[in-house]
Amino acid sequence: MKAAMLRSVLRRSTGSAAASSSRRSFSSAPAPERKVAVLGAAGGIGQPLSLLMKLNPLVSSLALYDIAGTPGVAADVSHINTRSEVKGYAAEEQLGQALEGSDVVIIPAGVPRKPGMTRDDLFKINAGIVKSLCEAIAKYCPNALVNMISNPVNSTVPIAAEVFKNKGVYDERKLFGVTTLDVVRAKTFYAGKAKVNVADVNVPVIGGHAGITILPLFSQATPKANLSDEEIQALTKRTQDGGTEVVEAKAGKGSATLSMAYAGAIFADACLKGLNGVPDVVECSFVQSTVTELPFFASKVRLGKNGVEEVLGLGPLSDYEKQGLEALKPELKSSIEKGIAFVRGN
Ligand SMILES: NC(=O)c1ccc[n+]([C@@H]2O[C@H](COP(=O)([O-])OP(=O)(O)OC[C@H]3O[C@@H](n4cnc5c(N)ncnc54)[C@H](O)[C@@H]3O)[C@@H](O)[C@H]2O)c1
Ligand SMILES: O=C(O)C[C@H](O)C(=O)O
Repeated sequence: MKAAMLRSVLRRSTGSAAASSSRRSFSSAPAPERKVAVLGAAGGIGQPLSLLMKLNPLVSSLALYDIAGTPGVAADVSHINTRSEVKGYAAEEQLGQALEGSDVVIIPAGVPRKPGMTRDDLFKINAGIVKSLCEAIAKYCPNALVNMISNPVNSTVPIAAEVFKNKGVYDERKLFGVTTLDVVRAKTFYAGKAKVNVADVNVPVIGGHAGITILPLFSQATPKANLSDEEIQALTKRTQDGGTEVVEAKAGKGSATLSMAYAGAIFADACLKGLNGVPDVVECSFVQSTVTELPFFASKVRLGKNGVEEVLGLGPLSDYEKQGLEALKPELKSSIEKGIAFVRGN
């Protein structure tokens, strides 16, 4: 959800009746009905993400599911006077109802890091959570676009793909690892260093979502700025370590939640726009890919009525980025294989 949209939602919910009815009389057809489900909705990410999805006028139905704490979050969010109807689903036997009819399913369910942990250390717990949620998605809403936030994304996306393949419902255009937070960070850090307006900044981030597998392409950043090699390297490292920076600052109380909710809301909004036929919706995401020899890879993706419409190429890379690309491949390959092996071995 871009800032302008948030402003327009707030204007709409607080503006005068006369003003809004005159706006309505000139507006085109209303946005189609769209159901979004958030799995893990009562968590650190889930709560602010549910709020942001409630503010999104493209959503008509919002299903909030968690194994703990859902009723309070759902009651709270449901009082906000925006378009969507909110329902909370609190127990595993309600997961099917939460998912049925969903167009987009966002998954921030699972445990977050503590200082000293890598994202891969979360695999043990989160792999099983993601696997069982994806089995339910395969059963109740196999056509939904799945936005995977749960870490380690480099493995949870391949886990989801394997589950969907086993169930005979895999469509590679509908499965996304959410890497938008890497883009959000790269934009913020670049704008600060280049002294340009952050609202104008674009930076693609490719690879995966962990440490050196996160590769921001500052050589393609716009607006252009004359940064030294040392400055580019420092920006790259800060983007790669952005998650750890937050984990350490939170000192045992979890990882990024608010910035992730913002990033997750941007990505889900892009998916909804694509489904609704808005042209030229492009975001970076970790998807099935032939852009490199790896079966999954994050790069710019054009979104459309069926999810991924086109996985875009990487564009020209600097020598530094070419080295970064080669360096990330072994780790990304082994994380992908670990996810696949988890499902095949289970
Ligand atoms: N992709 C990214 O960029 C990114 C960014 C930040 C965090 N994350 C990841 O997102 C995940 C969630 O982080 P958080 O800070 O919100 O954690 P959290 O512990 O605050 O919340 C997780 C929620 O998931 C729920 N949950 C656990 N098992 C569940 C299940 N089987 N079904 C439904 N809900 C379940 C919990 O009850 C809890 O409410 C972590 O794995 C974290 O590493 C990813
Ligand atoms: O760093 C984490 O563990 C959470 C998330 O992946 C992030 O990038 O903030």
